[in-house]
Amino acid sequence: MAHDKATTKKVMPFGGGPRLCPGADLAKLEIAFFLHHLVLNYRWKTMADDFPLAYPYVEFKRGLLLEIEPIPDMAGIGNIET
Ligand code: HEM
Repeated sequence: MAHDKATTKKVMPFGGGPRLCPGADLAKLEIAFFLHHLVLNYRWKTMADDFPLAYPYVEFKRGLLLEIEPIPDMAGIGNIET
């Protein structure tokens, strides 16, 4: 059934109906830009002793603390920041 407990979407970050956030598409575009630059220009790995739990939903034991470091400039190869 389409609306049983397993499939109902309870997370609505932008609201819904007539009060739906009018900035939702802009916000999602900005998030896509951010993730694009993050994965292209930074290495990131989870801190030691953290791991994902996949049940009953995805969460991290220690809150997904990340170690992030910029990828050194390789004369423009594989790095889009100048
Ligand atoms: C991640 C970013 C954003 C989130 C999570 C978010 C979330 C929300 C939520 C939950 C509401 C209330 C909806 C309701 O009352 O039911 C709202 C309203 C609103 N948001 Fe956003 N929003 C975001 C970004 C933006 C941006 C970028 C803009 C404008 C450029 C924007 C403009 C507005 C406006 C004007 C309202 C009031 C709409 C109304 O009352 O009719 N929001 N937003």
